[in-house]
Amino acid sequence: MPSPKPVRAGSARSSGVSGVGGGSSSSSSSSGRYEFMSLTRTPPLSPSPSPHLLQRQGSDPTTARLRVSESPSRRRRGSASSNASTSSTGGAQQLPEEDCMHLNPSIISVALSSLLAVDLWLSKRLGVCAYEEASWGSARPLMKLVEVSGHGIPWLIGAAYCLYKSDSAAGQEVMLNLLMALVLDLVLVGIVKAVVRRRRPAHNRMDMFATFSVDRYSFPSGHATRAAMCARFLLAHLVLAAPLRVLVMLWAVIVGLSRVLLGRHNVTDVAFGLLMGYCQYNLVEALWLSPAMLQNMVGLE
Ligand SMILES: CC(C)=CCC/C(C)=C/CC/C(C)=C/COP(=O)(O)O
Repeated sequence: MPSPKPVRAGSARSSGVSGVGGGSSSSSSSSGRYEFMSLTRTPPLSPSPSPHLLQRQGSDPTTARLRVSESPSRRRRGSASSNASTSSTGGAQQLPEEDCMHLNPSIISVALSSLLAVDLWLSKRLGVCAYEEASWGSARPLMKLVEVSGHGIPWLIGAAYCLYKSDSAAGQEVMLNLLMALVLDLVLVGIVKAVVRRRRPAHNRMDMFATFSVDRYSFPSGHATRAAMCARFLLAHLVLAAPLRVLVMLWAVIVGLSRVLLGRHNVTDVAFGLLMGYCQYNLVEALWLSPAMLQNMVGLE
């Protein structure tokens, strides 16, 4: 008569053996003899999975991490595995592996969640012109004026008008490229908005004029990209006195800030928008339409 073998945790064999030797098998108890169980046979499932195990699988990773870091489960593991070997099968033996999966602390995801939480909180606090009754609601008309100054339509009309009125080849070249930059900006912002699909803040009133369907999304701020790109464009191609240069930069910052104050955007939408607009200018430079191309396209001189 084979004697019951000691159970070794983590071994596939152990579940089969424990099911026979240590599992108070009916055949052993009824006949008083131990029987061999086929080692290739799947060990019988525990009739009711341990609630502890179910909870672990359904719980969120943070909870699991906390639980592991608290250590009681680790401290218990020794006794748990020995208990499991007598009362349950392989499930309990997989606990350490599960813990490893939950214990995969992604610093980036934690940092991102924290940043988003701060972003939402700060944006809500800064949305002081989001509606007339808000704390700075009286400044809302002024903020909406700033909004118009960064809107796509006045910029497109303005650039087209300057192109039409310009009587120098250099001026026409600059204005045509500004038009191209504005269209490029609309396309790129539209693509990013459609991909990211971040909703606008809950406190925003959707009362903007002339919007595309993607403009129900807030990331990135189209006004911020346009302001940053146009500011760089103007500073690079217009000969401006120092105070005017400062004014242009200030305007871009105020347009960005006004998006948050109006409750249109979260802070990160604007920050990313300003950065994206700044980088977009590099693309405009790379795609710059030369006078020769301009002659072919517009048919001037
Ligand atoms: C000629 C033509 C099709 C012009 C379209 C210009 C237009 C509708 C631009 C949209 C501007 C806008 C409301 C952007 C949204 O800005 P956010 O800062 O709220 O993202």
